[in-house]
Amino acid sequence: MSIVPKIVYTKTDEAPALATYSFLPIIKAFTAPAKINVESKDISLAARILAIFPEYLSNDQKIPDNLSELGELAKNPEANIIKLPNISASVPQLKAAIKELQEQGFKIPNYPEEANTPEEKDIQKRYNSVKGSAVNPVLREGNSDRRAPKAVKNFARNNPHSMGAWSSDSLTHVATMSENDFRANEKSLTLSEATNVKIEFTDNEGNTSVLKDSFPLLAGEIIDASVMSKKALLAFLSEQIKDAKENNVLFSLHMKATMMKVSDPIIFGHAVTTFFKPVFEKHQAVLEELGVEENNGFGDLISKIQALPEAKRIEIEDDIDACYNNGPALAMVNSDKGITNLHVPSDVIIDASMPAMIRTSGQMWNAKGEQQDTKAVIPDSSYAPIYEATINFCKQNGAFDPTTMGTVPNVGLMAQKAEEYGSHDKTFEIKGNGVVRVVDASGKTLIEHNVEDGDIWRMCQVKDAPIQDWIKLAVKRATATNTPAVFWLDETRAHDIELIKKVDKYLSNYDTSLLEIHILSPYYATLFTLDRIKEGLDTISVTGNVLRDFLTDLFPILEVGTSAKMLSIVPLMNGGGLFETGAGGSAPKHVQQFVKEGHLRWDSLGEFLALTVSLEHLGENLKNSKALILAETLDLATDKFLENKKSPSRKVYELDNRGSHFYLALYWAEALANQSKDADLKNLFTKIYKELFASKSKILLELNSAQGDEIDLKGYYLPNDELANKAMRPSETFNKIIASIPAESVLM
Ligand SMILES: NC(=O)C1=CN([C@@H]2O[C@H](COP(=O)(O)OP(=O)(O)OC[C@H]3O[C@@H](n4cnc5c(N)ncnc54)[C@H](OP(=O)(O)O)[C@@H]3O)[C@@H](O)[C@H]2O)C=CC1
Ligand SMILES: O=C(O)CCC(=O)C(=O)O
Ligand SMILES: [Mg+2]
Repeated sequence: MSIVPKIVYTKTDEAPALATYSFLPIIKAFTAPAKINVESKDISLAARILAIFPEYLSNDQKIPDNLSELGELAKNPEANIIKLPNISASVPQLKAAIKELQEQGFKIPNYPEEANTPEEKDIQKRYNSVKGSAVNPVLREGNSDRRAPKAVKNFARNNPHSMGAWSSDSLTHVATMSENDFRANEKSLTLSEATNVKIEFTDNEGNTSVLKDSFPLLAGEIIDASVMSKKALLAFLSEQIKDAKENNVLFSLHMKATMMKVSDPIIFGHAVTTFFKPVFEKHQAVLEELGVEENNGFGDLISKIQALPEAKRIEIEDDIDACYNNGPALAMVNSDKGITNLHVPSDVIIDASMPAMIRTSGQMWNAKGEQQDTKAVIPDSSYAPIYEATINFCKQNGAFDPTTMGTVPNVGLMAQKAEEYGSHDKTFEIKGNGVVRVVDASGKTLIEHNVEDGDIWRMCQVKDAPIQDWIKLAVKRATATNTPAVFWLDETRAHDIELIKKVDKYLSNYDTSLLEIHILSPYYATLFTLDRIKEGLDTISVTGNVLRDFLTDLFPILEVGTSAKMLSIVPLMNGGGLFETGAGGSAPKHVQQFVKEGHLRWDSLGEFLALTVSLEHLGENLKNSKALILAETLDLATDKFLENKKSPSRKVYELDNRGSHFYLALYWAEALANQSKDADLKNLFTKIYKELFASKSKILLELNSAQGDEIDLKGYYLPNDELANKAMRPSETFNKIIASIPAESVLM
């Protein structure tokens, strides 16, 4: 039996999952003649939850652990995975998903807020393994190469998105800590040889407890540890709340509570209790009794006080109103529904929220639904300066001009849970005063910090092999595009000092004489890059994991309006390919619109781009010439798709996600019909193209008639498969043509 080349297409959540119902059948049909088996793997939040509780489920409800399987696959040379954005669940999202699954008949346990018994501890541990950013770090066995393809950039130049004007007297600014934060307290070193380390806490009475048992570190690995002082954080937050009030700007907090699933919800919780301090102080006992968890956002308090007797509830609500009246205005997530920036930790996620604000004249929305200047609170000062620099730049130079601005591709260090984004299992909220130590196998203390009760201590790692691979990728991209590359590293920050030594060392392995390479701190790298971008010049940003995340939303959103249009390649270190779609998320508001009025405005351009490079990778690796032709023609189809503006519109009764997939199929079939490298594909797709073209009006009418009404998918986290399939494939005519593409040549 011949081997069937395989592409794994992930099934995720929300809008991208809905889009998959429509797009995957098209992909399967078009690739079948090249004997490519496109296999779907469900790694949605719902599937991940069900996979960890098999003993609670009946046999027909059980789901395999697809994510672990894919994690293993990512280490194999034959990996070819297309990864769509997925929910990185905050606790409120996790609980909502659990509730929905229980209502659908899955007898999974509740999420234990407090775990006391061994059984509860086990359940909590399992849930924590799917909480937050639990997918990407498992699959990312390589570093990242994200950029706007030429066609996307040209499209934005010719069809600029709206950009809110900036005024030099804008009051918007970034507020960040000046001392005692993660940046200030960081200590770092490079290991000369492999060892095991454990993390322990010794209190002031001399009692030692192990925070994390011994785990291995490799030679050449950089480790760093740091601590954010609770006292300093609380003082900073109080000061910023006061300052926002005095200066009449919105108070907004920008965190990454999903990726930084241990530290950032704690910081978020401190902002909630500081802002609503009188409520938490006066009603402490009641709120404790109700089990209010401030780390889950102010929304947790609001929902839990509904269970109180009316008089008590009204008393608390009056005190909440007093906080709103006496404090600064809060930035709103949804002014109509009264949802503030502090309601849910996953509503405002820094990588998307800061660029959205910068694109909107540096403003966010107040309770009246009006735009207002904003104080963007980013407590830790490690990366806040990049936004400060961008905001200052806009105040001086006005908004960026998408018709002329240059582009900023990113080469990001992320393989093997690099840096902060791999620190969850080594992050602790310290209970008591004392010292935290990282101790090696010989008993030697590698790093130590004095800590106080409530401080957040964390350790990060980055291995040498990923660093070497990252530098290689940076040189490759700089060489391929003849573009200056800037390593965003700060020679005054402990971790970066270690990394700079490696950059210097490994860069010397390459002939860089014709390349322009700089090492600049994030603040100066931003200014350097922005000066160039304004002149229409391109600059590669070569960054660590957090800046990879931040910059691949910041620049795309400014340059092309959204990060959904990014090409996002992860060359896996063992030779496989992981192709992420876009750089953005799963946009929950798109689903809300779809169920309300049957219009899905999700743009699958990121999926088209990812599929193209996935087919190219497969074609090259497995010498499958048909796959290469599919890639070339899909590229042409995507260009035409952009030229003819067939991306989904935002409004009901206009072209939506499904209609955009029809056009992609039409243009792909056309390009396959027009090529002459492969006669089989030409003959087959000439017929398909003719049929699609002849039925165009009918298909568009069928697709359009499906819009306007409410759609019941009988589930948000786990929609009913049949209903979703029906809703996303409403054109019988289109479905028939797709089904007519012969699939028998593929072994399933
Ligand atoms: N790679 C991954 O798996 C990622 C997952 N996430 C997850 O996504 C969720 C939402 O995150 P959030 O930070 O709000 O960011 P999103 O990137 O989902 O959303 C920001 C905004 O960008 C626009 N947008 C993003 N993608 C598309 C698309 N394909 N088509 C059209 N518009 C798009 C939408 O704005 P508008 O409609 O106004 O144009 C959207 O509201 C969270 O659960 C988060 O954990 C987030 C980032 C990456
Ligand atoms: O995994 C996540 O939670 C988000 C990932 C993300 O934002 C990114 O990689 O750009
Ligand atoms: Mg991101």
